[in-house]
Amino acid sequence: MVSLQLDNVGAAYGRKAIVSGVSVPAIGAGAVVAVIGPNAAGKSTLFKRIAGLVKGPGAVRVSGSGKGRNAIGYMPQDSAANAVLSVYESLLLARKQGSSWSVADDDLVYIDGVLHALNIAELSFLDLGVLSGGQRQLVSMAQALVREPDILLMDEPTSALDLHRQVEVLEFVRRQARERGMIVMIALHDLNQALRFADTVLLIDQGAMRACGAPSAVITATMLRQIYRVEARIEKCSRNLDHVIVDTAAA
Ligand SMILES: Nc1ncnc2c1ncn2[C@@H]1O[C@H](COP(=O)(O)OP(=O)(O)OP(=O)(O)O)[C@@H](O)[C@H]1O
Repeated sequence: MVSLQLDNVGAAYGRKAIVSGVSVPAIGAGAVVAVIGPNAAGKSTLFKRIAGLVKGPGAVRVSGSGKGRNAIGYMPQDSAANAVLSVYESLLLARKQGSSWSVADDDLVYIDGVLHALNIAELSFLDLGVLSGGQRQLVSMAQALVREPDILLMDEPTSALDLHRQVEVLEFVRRQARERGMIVMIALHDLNQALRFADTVLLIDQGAMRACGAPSAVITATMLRQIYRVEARIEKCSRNLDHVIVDTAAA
């Protein structure tokens, strides 16, 4: 079973340190961790550091994965459209990247499964360049999922999706985490999604970790005032789930 631990992790672009001192005790297989924080807090940079795309101090420790360099999958915030490929071709390419180029029936079945689970099978033979923003985001998610990573980093994966799609994909991703023992780290601005879907919330502000724990312990009115600068309440919805209600910007 895979596990992920962050020991005093930092990240820098060139000599400019952006993130420092992020330590998270071992995250176990099947867990969903929401990474929250204001704009420019360093969430994307932390993801890039964990994915090995930027350098920095500290250690990202992955254990229990037999996939080597393919253990970690990364879905970036913005994915550039490449008009030369169809959606299906891009998924095939994503699935075979880093392995042998021969395509087996299993590969095709797996890709079909992801296309149907994300409800985008009808896009299969469209060029990437003609997709809407939301469709592009779903395809980018599919590209990450078909690689079957043990750890999946998703950077604001629902920011371009309508309400139905948001719930549908977050439920699917959490199901995948539970069934496949995958660890999912997901950067979110919608704190209600973090409350609803995450097991753990990691709060980043100004490049530093401010809290890491159960969603309702991290997302509090005090935190929202101090870090997000809003006056807000956490109330129970009719399903008895915690819900953030923002009243006004804090003075
Ligand atoms: N390639 C880069 N070179 C230098 N600085 C960068 C680079 N990319 C991002 N930064 C800076 O790093 C800081 C953190 O950016 P990052 O994208 O990690 O924040 P974020 O928390 O993901 O923000 P958002 O919620 O707005 O997407 C910002 O000040 C940004 O300007």
